[in-house]
Amino acid sequence: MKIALIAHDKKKEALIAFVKENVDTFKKHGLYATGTTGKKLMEETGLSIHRFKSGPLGGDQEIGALVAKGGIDAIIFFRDPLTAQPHEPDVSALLRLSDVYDVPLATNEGTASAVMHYISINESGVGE
Ligand SMILES: O=C(CO)COP(=O)(O)O
Repeated sequence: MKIALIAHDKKKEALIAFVKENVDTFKKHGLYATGTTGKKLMEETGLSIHRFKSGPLGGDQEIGALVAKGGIDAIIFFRDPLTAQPHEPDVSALLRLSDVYDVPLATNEGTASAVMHYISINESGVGE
């Protein structure tokens, strides 16, 4: 499967912890991330991740474009609901496209755990 990983700044540590807990599952799949999230995840977990631009510079839109092309199977997006984001329209657009294309998207850790079950029962290899 192809999985996108995204976290707003105040949620990055939580996403890193979540990915570490599930690293054996994540390493079997193709991973994509917005710029800073991807950089930190690679440093902290050793996983190989295709990085797009940082979110405020268009990274959410790049991932949205991949969703529209059928290139993403699940999204884990640890959003910060308490901080205004300058690129909120881009975030909304990504959520909208995930609904348009019926791509599972978790916006908090509870839902991410449920999506992990979905991902872990899918035995496809890297990038499939
Ligand atoms: O802002 C983001 C998602 O909306 C995340 O971007 P970064 O991973 O570059 O911090």
